[in-house]
Amino acid sequence: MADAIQFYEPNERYGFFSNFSLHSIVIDGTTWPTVEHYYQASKFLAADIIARVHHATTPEQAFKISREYSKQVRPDWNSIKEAVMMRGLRCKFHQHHPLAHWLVATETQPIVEHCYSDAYWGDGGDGSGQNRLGQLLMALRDELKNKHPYKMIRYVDAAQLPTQFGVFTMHGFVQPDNNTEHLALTYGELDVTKPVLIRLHSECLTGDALYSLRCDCGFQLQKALETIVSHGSGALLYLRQEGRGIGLLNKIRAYHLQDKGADTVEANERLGFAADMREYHFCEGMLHYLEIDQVKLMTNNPRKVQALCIAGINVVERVPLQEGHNIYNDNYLATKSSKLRHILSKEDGFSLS
Ligand SMILES: Nc1nc2c(ncn2[C@@H]2O[C@H](COP(=O)(O)OP(=O)(O)OP(=O)(O)O)[C@@H](O)[C@H]2O)c(=O)[nH]1
Ligand SMILES: [Zn+2]
Repeated sequence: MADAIQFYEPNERYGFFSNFSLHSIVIDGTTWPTVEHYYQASKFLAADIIARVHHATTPEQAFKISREYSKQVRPDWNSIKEAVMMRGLRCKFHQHHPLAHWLVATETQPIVEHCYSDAYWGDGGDGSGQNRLGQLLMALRDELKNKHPYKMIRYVDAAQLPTQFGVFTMHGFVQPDNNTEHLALTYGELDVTKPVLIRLHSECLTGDALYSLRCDCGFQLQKALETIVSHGSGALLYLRQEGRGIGLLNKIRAYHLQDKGADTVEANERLGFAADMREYHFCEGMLHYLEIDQVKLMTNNPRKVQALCIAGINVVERVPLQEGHNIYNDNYLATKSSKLRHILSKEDGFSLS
């Protein structure tokens, strides 16, 4: 199989598929150190054997202990083992969000446990085996990819992004329905047991990359990245929503109308657009991948707070992000404050006329 994904050792690139990968699972209130512990213990009815396997220090140990009691395997094991395995896999991928996104990201590639010593769960080393573990993983992938949130946004890949502020990890996503690409930049170890400092930053080529003074975006982007680094950890979701969702060329048309006296809302409306065309629903899937469900959100825009609340994210605090006010964007900011309900204070000395 040309593009098949072969896995076996937990520490290899696709090692997270292995039942020996160190991902604990909770089933009926019991925590199992790995799927292997759960699977091997499920072979037995005797509580003392189950306990010995359960408390094995490693998945390899759990496997070995189970072998010692091969004569005491429950009589119906062959008829239930696939259901047991699938239950363990479902828990593993549902309880560890990145794993589920990584599984869906393999799209239609065949998944094969490349194992010389196992011709049932593995491929037998030469492809003659049944690869039942690979089959169950592919069946689970088919289940997940048609479910929320994988339907609305797909994780694709990640890479390091060294910046002048610090080294971030860049996670790439795509919306399957319109192929729009988005990024999440993460910094440090995200402690998701506490509110994570994040920013939802809408793409603004002129502000973010061309040093425009017409808006505050570039200043906000820099301040947000600096703040995340000085905080020690956080995430910036970089959303491809140029022009508040109308695109770069329409933003230039809107700017042209503003050069003639329209404000940023009137310009959009004269072009036939709403004042703000952005949607944020797919952020839920990006935060699901990052396992973030409570945040401190750097924004002046109440719509972003509302959008995350609708997505079920607990916005514990709004962190103001008022940067780069100057003579060229004073009217723009004043309009955002008066017409788009942005929360802007006059503390930075400008009139916000
Ligand atoms: N259509 C249009 N879009 C603009 C204009 N100025 C900035 N933008 C876009 O607005 C988006 C940035 O949104 P802002 O309103 O600056 O701020 P916000 O992101 O809504 O709120 P904050 O989180 O507080 O920054 C980017 O997509 C910019 O390209 C404009 O005059 N017209
Ligand atoms: Zn901008």
